[in-house]
Amino acid sequence: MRKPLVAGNWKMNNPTESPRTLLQNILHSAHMLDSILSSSENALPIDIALFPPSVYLREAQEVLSGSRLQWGTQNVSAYDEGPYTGEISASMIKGFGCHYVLIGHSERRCLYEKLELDQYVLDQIVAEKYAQAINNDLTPIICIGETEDDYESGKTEEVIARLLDILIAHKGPKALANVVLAYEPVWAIGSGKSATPEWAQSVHSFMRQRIAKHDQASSESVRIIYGGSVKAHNAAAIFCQADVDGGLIGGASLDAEEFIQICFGATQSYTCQPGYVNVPPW
Ligand SMILES: O=C[C@H](O)COP(=O)(O)O
Repeated sequence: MRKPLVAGNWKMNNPTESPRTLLQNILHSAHMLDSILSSSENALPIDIALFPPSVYLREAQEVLSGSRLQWGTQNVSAYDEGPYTGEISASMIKGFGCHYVLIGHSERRCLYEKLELDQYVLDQIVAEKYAQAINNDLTPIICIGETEDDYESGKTEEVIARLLDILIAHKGPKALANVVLAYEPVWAIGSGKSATPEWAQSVHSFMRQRIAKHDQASSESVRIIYGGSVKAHNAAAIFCQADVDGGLIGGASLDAEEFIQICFGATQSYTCQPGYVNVPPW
């Protein structure tokens, strides 16, 4: 059984309260969630991770150290060290107690697209960042998803297969066993138009099968999370799908209460049936 992960990506948003207060509020809500779940036999243990902007990593380390919450950065350099202005290396990130790094988020791919790099080249850069993360004992959360044009022209699997094949060529299929893949259809991000649970399941299943062609064990243990307009009201229905192992949450991770309701949805994914509606017991 794969342990679900709910990851909150703050992006470059300013929380309503201070970053430290939001971290404290999420931690407090997570403690409440744990105490409610400790009396529930069917609740599934989950991982929770937060991705504030890098300038708040010190706060994250101070507030979250010693708790069950983990944290990470929204990007990592493809290089070890050197004259790369504005970049942050994997070893520097590790120095802030980070467990995870996000790699290849579509909002970063957009920046590169302005430089007219094609997606194949971007996937190669993603693979170099992936290698940096692994070499520095960080768990990468590697994002991939199709644009609306790709979706409408039936290219979703092509887009996803291209990245998976590059990752496998880079580090071999077995290395994927311990990474997290995030399926994020670009058209669903920040749009309020989430993928249906069935669509998410079909894409996640395709990803797992693609990896299984190379290594069955990795395909069974790799966690594949979904991102794109996940909110408290739709989280559990998406997380109930067999190949969905949690979520990458953007906007809703800036509200401690909603974020923890989404986490509650993930704890129910043992028992919920399709059509399940998330009703936290508080
Ligand atoms: O990293 C998070 C994803 O891009 C999803 O963002 P969203 O929940 O605001 O749609």
